[in-house]
Amino acid sequence: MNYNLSQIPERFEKPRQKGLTMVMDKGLSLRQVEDFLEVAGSYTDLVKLGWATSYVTPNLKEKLAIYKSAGIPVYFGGTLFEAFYIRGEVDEYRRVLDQYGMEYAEISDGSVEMNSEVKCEYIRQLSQQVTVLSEVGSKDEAKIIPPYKWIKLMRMELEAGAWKVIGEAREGGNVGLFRSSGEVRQGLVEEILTEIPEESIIWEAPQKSQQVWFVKLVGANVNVGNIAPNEVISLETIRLGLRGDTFDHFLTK
Ligand SMILES: C=C(OP(=O)(O)O)C(=O)O
Ligand SMILES: O=S([O-])[O-]
Repeated sequence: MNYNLSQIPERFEKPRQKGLTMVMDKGLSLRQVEDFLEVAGSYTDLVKLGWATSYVTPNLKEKLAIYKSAGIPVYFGGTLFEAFYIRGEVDEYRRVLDQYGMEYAEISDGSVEMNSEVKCEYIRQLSQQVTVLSEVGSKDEAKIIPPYKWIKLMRMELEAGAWKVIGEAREGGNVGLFRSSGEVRQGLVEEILTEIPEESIIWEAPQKSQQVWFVKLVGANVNVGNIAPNEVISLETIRLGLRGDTFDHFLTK
């Protein structure tokens, strides 16, 4: 840090299991990636190339190489897996992961209907090849999954070999974990946390008010995702009680 300040919550060192910041890159240029890493690389644990943007993003190999040289794992959004799945081309998806030297992959069913056994079988298979993150929750705001089902799916997917389960919110933070207004489904999150260890979950929380809510509930070292590249420094101050929203939260005197 740039100077000393007392009563700052401790952040774990990278690589860490708790306190992860997953950033969504939805089409940064190579130069923007370099600028982003200069500012936020040390606070960023994972980068997701949002949904299927990797299909159209220019200079994909070069972009992956820049993240790799900064030691930051990158994966393609779960929607890309779903795009291959719906076409019956999951074997081809596995070849794409190989071709690009991917070490992480996301498996989700936010835009498709997929039986949970089938999803778990993909998690089992893919986790032989890469570290798997699996996402729970629909991208369809009309589809409200009750808490017991979130818990059941998260447990099954972790048992099938997922390294972390991700709670769906999309880029906007207005589905899945959240109501269409962006308000947290508090009862849902609290119930999930009674059954699933907090370090096993990454909560998609793109909006500032959502990040604040999770830091207050879980603590400075909550795992959050879908953070915009230019919000990482802001998030770090929220985690440390150095923005108005969490200013009093960590003070002991
Ligand atoms: C974040 C999104 O998708 P994915 O989880 O596939 O990256 C989205 O569609 O807003
Ligand atoms: O489960 S809730 O609080 O919508």
